[in-house]
Amino acid sequence: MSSQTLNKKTVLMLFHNDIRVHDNETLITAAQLASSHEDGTLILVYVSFLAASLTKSNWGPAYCFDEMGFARQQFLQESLIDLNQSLARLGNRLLYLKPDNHPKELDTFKQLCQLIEAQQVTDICISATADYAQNQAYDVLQDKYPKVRWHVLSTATLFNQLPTDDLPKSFTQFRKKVETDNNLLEAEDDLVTFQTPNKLPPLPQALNSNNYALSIKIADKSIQLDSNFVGGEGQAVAHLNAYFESDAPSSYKITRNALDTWTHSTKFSAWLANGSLSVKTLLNRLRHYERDTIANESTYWIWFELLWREYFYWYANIHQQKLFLFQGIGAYKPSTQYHKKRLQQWQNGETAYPIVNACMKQLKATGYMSNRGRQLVASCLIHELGVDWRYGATHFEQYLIDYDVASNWGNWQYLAGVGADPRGCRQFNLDKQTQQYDPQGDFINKWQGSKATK
Ligand SMILES: Cc1cc2nc3c(=O)[nH]c(=O)nc-3n(C[C@H](O)[C@H](O)[C@H](O)COP(=O)(O)OP(=O)(O)OC[C@H]3O[C@@H](n4cnc5c(N)ncnc54)[C@H](O)[C@@H]3O)c2cc1C
Repeated sequence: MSSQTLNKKTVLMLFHNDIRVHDNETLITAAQLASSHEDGTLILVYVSFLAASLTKSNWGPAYCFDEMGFARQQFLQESLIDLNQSLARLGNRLLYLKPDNHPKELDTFKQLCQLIEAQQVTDICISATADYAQNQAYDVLQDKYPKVRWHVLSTATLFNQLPTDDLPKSFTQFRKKVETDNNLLEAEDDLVTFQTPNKLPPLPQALNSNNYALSIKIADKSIQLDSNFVGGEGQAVAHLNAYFESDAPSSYKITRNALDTWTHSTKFSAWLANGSLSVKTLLNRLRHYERDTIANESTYWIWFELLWREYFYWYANIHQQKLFLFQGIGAYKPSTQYHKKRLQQWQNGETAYPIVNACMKQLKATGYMSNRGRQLVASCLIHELGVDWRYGATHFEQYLIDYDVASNWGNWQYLAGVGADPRGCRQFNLDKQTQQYDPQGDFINKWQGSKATK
């Protein structure tokens, strides 16, 4: 290493599940590291398909899907455009590494390696994630560049580390322990969050950022039906304000099971999943709502659901690749199997169950499905159609705009009876559920109609 290199400070931050500038300790740390040194520079990167571009042997078995669904792709692109605009306002910009930046043989992992080497990166900052494949990619990078210093910060969860000694076997045990020892909803002080920096250190001069421009085309919005979801931190914060300025939080527990109404559940999941919204900022808003407006069973229940998200994050972190195994974290394989035709009928909303069909069409058209809908379609795939649950999880991975490795695979395992459910198996009576949640057939009519077939 030349003496010039030794004096340099070139910090690279890899965005992943932290696509925001508010309350982003990873960004703050990267900026501080770079500015701690005269002439320090900061490279801000989003790498698509980082984990996918490594061969399977690098991380063992993983479930892959062909292509992201339209709504999921669009939501991510909107999120990245918004991030780039925020970074530009702070004096830097986002470098976007995508598979077709270079000749085909240079996948995004190799592009990233080129960038690290050409810019003589000294430090890499990342946010902790429960995404197994992404962590495997980080491990490969660390082995490849042992002299680069790594900084891992916690930005995705309420707790910076597992809040219990061991992870309890069930959610209920976890919740009770957290509410006894670490009740953030009732704690005296708000959660500590980080201010957006006023200014960021610059990119290295020698780096031609045009090679990594965010050349994203946003497709025609009219194709995306009935969806209020727009990606990006600006939209996330606007939704946060609108939600807590409304009455909706005070009736959440009563309305949350609705299949199709925007205000009946919080709709924060998509922004939380890619990190456009900080979950700590969200909890602080909930605390203020309880203090200034009303605290009731419904407001408590929002915290309760956020604890599910927390539970599955730590569950994924602990169980690693077991999250993707047919037998899950247990010892026994279910009696279901791969069945091409039934799977296709389920995916296309062509089963014998109208409620399931409507939910599946809603998912394809909007990238969203209510929690109740997800439970019903999962139960149908597993129990009525006898299909291996992992194909359902993979389909959700492809289409859900709020796709999150831990919440998705953890919930699927739970419903398939191979995860954290002490009851072992959950089968829903689809006729009864239809009577209860769509008694007039409005939801089914809406999504079975011509709109839903696109
Ligand atoms: C089979 C299946 C797959 C799922 N896949 C995902 C996924 O990929 N990503 C995802 O974010 N959620 C997933 N969920 C959980 C849940 O369905 C969604 O978080 C919720 O429907 C999102 O809508 P909302 O923001 O209005 O939720 P709300 O009901 O308003 O809940 C508030 C927040 O709590 C969290 N939350 C609520 N329920 C759960 C839950 N069961 N597990 C984990 N977190 C929860 C979410 O962050 C949500 O935004 C899945 C559930 C099932 C049954």
